[in-house]
Amino acid sequence: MTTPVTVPRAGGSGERSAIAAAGRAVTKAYGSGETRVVALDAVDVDIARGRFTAIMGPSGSGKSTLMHCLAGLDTVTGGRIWIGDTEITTLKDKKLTRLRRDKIGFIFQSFNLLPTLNAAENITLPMDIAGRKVDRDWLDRVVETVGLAGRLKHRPTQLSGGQQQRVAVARALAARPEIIFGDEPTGNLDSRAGAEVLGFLRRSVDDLGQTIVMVTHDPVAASYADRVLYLADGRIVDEMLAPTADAVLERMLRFSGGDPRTPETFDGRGRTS
Ligand SMILES: Nc1ncnc2c1ncn2[C@@H]1O[C@H](COP(=O)(O)OP(=O)(O)OP(=O)(O)O)[C@@H](O)[C@H]1O
Repeated sequence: MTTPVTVPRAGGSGERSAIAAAGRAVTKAYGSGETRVVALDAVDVDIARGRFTAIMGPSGSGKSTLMHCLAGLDTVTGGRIWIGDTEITTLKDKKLTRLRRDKIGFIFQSFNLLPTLNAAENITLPMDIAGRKVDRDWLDRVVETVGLAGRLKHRPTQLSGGQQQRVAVARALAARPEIIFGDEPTGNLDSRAGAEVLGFLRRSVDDLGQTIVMVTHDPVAASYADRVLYLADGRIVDEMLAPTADAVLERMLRFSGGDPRTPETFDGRGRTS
């Protein structure tokens, strides 16, 4: 086993490494010959444990590809990736599947809940499938953190979009994963419900010590993070610590040469379409 990086501790993580996930020279190419697309071009990245990291960048810059590779959902063309101390780029399928199940939580844009199960059953489903014992005290804390205490018996159709996404957040948190990846987790929510879910993600980092990586187009969503990584053409070209929505928006405009229509289109609230 190799520990990829030695960086100053982010704090609060006891004896554990300060890095929850890392990539070195991560390269991902699709196709070959004239149709070859380099989605990730030798990316080096460290994701701090117990922190909230947002990944931003123009459409096609490689955000989803980076997230999928870091989460072991996609293979790399070159380079190495670690989740905690485990290098995943050398893992065989079965071990990778187990690692994803045990160490990684996912929150997608579409909430991916099972309609026939109630909220509580949806939350514990991954652990039930894995045959893992549910830690009731932890579950209570998670449910309280995401504000679902009165809704556990409800089925997804009896919940609002924001509440459904809170169930998905609780499901991701319940198994105490090493890291949670979110692919535009508030992309399908109106701004109020989105703010609520982002507030709960923030609380799970602050109160529960969770590590979160989130791909987003939305400067307001990014402002909930501790750090924003900016991708362009498959490379990390910039980062921002303690981002504010205005600073993120300004940064996006600067990238697009001051023209808010390129590379993405903004609506009146600074969101991108
Ligand atoms: N399965 C694939 N086959 C071929 N090319 C792909 C594939 N998936 C992604 N790409 C290409 O890789 C590049 C990066 O795509 P990716 O989806 O990671 O970008 P993104 O920043 O997440 O974009 P968006 O914001 O539009 O979701 C793009 O040029 C895309 O066309």
